[in-house]
Amino acid sequence: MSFELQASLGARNFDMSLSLRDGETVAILGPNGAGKSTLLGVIAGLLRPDSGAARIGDKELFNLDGGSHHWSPPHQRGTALLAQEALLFPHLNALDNVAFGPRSAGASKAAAREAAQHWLTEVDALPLAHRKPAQLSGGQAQRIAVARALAAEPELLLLDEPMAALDIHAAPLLRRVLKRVLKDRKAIIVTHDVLDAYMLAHRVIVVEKGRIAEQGPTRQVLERPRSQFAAGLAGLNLISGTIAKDGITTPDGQVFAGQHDPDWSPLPGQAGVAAFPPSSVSVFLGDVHGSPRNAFPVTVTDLERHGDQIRVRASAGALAQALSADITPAASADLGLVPGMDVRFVVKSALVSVYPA
Ligand SMILES: Nc1ncnc2c1ncn2[C@@H]1O[C@H](COP(=O)(O)OP(=O)(O)OP(=O)(O)O)[C@@H](O)[C@H]1O
Repeated sequence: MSFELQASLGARNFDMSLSLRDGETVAILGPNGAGKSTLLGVIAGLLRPDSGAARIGDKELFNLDGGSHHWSPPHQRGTALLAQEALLFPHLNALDNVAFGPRSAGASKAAAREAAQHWLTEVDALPLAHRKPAQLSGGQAQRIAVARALAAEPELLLLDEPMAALDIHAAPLLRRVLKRVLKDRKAIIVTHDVLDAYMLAHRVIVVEKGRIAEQGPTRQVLERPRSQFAAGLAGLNLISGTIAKDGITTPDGQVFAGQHDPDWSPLPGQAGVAAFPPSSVSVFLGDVHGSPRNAFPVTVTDLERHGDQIRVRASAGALAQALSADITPAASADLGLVPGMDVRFVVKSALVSVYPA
């Protein structure tokens, strides 16, 4: 059964449509305030959109279009929402927390306990069955919360940054558990971490300002980004423009040279992007001699240690965006780089990938 949604919520400038196939996990990525939690809230039934409709297979979650409005309450949607914090019932032990859903759905005490034991085993937490939430670490509590969500047998699992509140040692274990339990399950996971997207999601949806900015198979979005946000996650610089013979033409009319995808026959004038890593950018003072291509003036905004390199961030006024270069500390010192300085960025065209926007 597939999931389909279209919803608008004017007060939050939110308007999105999306669908999930059976067994598909989708990662939602986007900057703060982009609408990621709003999306989950609308699906879970915690937020009522102004208009739209959502269904899982034949089951309508809501339908606010047309004459007769339908609105299912959260507990009748077949969805389960897992938040950043585990939010377990503090007075119940882990087993009873997990058994709560099946019990509320009418299972006998014995059947609910059996289901709870099964799901605790699935999340590697059976030995914790008799602990109260106060006796659990953050990572353990979150695994119990996953078991509790799954014990309700949801058709669609919603995860709102489940790893965000965990320390770096607990996150890998929960990620492994999620990889196992999300297999063949419909799930939407909101995350800030590309590792979650790579490990858990078939598809990535990038949201910005309440809208879908780009979407596609995880590797495609993260290795061939089309939005500034996805490019930032991928650690790439991105320049938008229209396709030219040997690269793209930027909005200010400059030709930016790069390598076209060999399996792509672009139409002249088609929208395209040029992506290149900070390591392909050199920094010069004054005019650049030799090949004038891919050299443009920028103003340094920020210098930051990045591994054994210095990441030079700069704003390219003509391109109206931020770009980064990675250079050695010695080169940075020789150039005397400081924020506010006007320099030139020169990009090796052999390391620039050009593809459709
Ligand atoms: N309780 C609220 N009342 C009114 N507006 C809200 C409320 N919560 C969020 N918003 C607004 O709705 C928009 C979307 O916010 P949302 O929390 O969905 O973003 P997000 O992508 O989940 O952000 P984050 O990554 O910071 O959690 C933002 O403009 C935000 O200011």
